[in-house]
Amino acid sequence: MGLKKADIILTDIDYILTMDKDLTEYKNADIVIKDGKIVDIGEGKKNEYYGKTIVCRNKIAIPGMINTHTHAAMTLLRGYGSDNPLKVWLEEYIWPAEGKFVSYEFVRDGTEIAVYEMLRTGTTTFVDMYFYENAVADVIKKVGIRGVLSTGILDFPTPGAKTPDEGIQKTVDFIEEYKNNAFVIPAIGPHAPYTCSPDTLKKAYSVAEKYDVVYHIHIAETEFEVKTVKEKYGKTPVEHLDSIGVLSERTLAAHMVYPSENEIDILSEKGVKVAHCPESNLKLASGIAPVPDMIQKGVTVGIGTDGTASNDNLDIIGEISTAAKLHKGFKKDPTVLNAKEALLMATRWGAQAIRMEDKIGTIEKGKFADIVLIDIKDPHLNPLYDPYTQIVYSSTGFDVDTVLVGGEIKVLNKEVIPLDKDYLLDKARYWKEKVDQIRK
Ligand SMILES: CSC[C@H]1O[C@@H](n2cnc3c(O)ncnc32)[C@H](O)[C@@H]1O
Ligand SMILES: [Zn+2]
Repeated sequence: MGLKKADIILTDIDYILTMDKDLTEYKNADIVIKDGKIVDIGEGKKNEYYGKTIVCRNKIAIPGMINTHTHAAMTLLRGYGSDNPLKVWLEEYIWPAEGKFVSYEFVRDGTEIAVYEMLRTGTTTFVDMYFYENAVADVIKKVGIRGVLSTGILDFPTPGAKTPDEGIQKTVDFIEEYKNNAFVIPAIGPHAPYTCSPDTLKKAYSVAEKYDVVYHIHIAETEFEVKTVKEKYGKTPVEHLDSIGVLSERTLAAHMVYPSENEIDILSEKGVKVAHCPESNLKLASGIAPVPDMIQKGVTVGIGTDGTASNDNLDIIGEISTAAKLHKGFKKDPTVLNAKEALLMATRWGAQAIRMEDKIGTIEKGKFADIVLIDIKDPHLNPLYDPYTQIVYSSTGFDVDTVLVGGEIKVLNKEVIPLDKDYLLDKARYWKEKVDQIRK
């Protein structure tokens, strides 16, 4: 029989962790890619196809990872205002700096730095909420990564919009511009129940419904938020949002540190998804989200880093490692959030959180070829008894060797191909000098 044509054949992969519903694994096997999608997987597949071949000995393949909550451009504020509570950090450091500097150029440069780090550490899709999302979209078009992008909508003037209505209109225009794009995926981003009125939250929700996009919002991040919302509306955040009708399967709730038992039931019934951001919650001392309880009640939980000013990195492997250990320690139960579940948060569950499970999140035929290869030829990853535990507990994102997005090679031999490192370092220096002036 004649050989079939492929674009790329990844051969001799030590382990392929598909993360599909049966958690199918392959050993010493191949992945075949054509037209940006996975067309075949398995042992000996390399003998059935011809095309560009990449030999992947000493590698583990996993699906491209998904960061379900970040503010990418905040790389330019990495470490700024550290070691302060969320309220002080936002009101005294971050918002003044954003008010002064955030512009198309700031967001473009900050996002390029973020995208470099994300690709380098194996993230192929990120969910963003910030300002000037047109700049984020331009970076995505230049580099080739997937982004679910929302302009942050607040009831007070922001760098991108004077009023919430302007923010909502910008979002509608953005949705119109990018509908049906496989890389720039528009969403709507009302900031939080303590910064948006019920009217703003509802208007934003009608846009989410009309255009069928993700409704991305911070919810129940701190005790301060719970207290504020209770004082203002007589209800806790999830109950309040439920009462105004903005909770559904399209709602993606970042943080969810303080849901009550009843609120977890609401999340489960309404199909609300959660973006768990453990490192940001720890760094800002916000608290520990009851992730095992939410998962047990059927809530889909993805993983997020939040922005790098509150983390302070975009390494998703580091984030799931923190999550897996944090919840074991908190519950005093080592079986809680095992390595497979931790990796699911970064892959299939993350895809479900953004309603893209038919396209990304697993290595399966027909899915986009968003694939990460982790280099295991290093003493710190050997001996290797179990590939899942090795990834979650022993590796970091910097063990990622190769990354493909839509079948295109973005990282090879640990080099990020579409971006220039020295250029990014210059940009980081340029903006630091400006931001430093604020407190002088
Ligand atoms: C509306 S766009 C993003 C907006 O949110 C700010 N922000 C960053 N991290 C957090 C967080 O953990 N909780 C609340 N708000 C956050 C960011 O600085 C922008 O102003
Ligand atoms: Zn956030």
